[in-house]
Amino acid sequence: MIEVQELTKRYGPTTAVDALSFEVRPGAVTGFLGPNGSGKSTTMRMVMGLDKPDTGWARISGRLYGELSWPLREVGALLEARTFHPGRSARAHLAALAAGGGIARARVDEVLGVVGLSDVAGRRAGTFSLGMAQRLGIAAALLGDPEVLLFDEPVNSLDPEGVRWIRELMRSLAAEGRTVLLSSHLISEMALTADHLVVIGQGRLLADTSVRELTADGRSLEEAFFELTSGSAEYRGVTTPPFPSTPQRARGVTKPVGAERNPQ
Ligand SMILES: Nc1ncnc2c1ncn2[C@@H]1O[C@H](COP(=O)(O)OP(=O)(O)OP(=O)(O)O)[C@@H](O)[C@H]1O
Repeated sequence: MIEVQELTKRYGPTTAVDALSFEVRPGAVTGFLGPNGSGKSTTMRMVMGLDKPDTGWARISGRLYGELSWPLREVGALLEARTFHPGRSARAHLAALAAGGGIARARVDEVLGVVGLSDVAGRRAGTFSLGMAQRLGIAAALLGDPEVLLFDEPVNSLDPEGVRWIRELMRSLAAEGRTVLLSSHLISEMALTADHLVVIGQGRLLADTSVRELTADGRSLEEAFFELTSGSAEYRGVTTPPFPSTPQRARGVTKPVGAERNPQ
């Protein structure tokens, strides 16, 4: 269980998280949604003790992160990819984490297998593609077999097979009774993966509800999301460009206009 109570974080004049309260319960995937800059990563960082709240608190299984005896065995998180030494192999990176976290060395090869990196475990992690780095970050989160898991945009840069794998992994972790908090901008993916949703905008809670309830009136999750966040998106481009589309653009020609005037 994750409990967030009246959590507030300011960076200078910006209130990134504003008196935010919600709970994430075990046995379900809870999606964490909000427009760009709405405070999702800041909230997750505070849960993981990486940022200090100005007011309020976040507890994991009843305790602040700093009070956990063996943090990696109680909570796992993927907050950003590439948080490893580029010169170390994937296996050496996980082995170092295991040694520091009081985790059996045998878990290293287990989690490498779970994320599909066994064949490249000896390769320097700095040579990994973004998708492979993301998988290594997920392996690190799973290493201590924790009850509570947080994933910030885990499907970023994964190919379709990877996206489906993440969906099934999240669902199986929840089916084992774990607490899973998952942020993603891919709403269609969230509709397939999450049971419950916490939606925020400008650091404030907009909805704390089940996917089923939010879409009960026949709306898609995307429509419900846009309606909820319409007043709080900081960045939203126009969908009809204010310039006329030229016949060239309409045909999908991407060569800059005028390029043909100076043939080489
Ligand atoms: N270290 C920092 N210093 C200053 N401002 C910050 C810092 N971290 C976050 N912010 C600001 O806090 C607000 C919330 O940012 P945050 O990254 O938590 O949002 P987010 O919902 O995760 O966004 P995105 O979906 O784009 O990843 C933004 O206005 C951001 O610019």
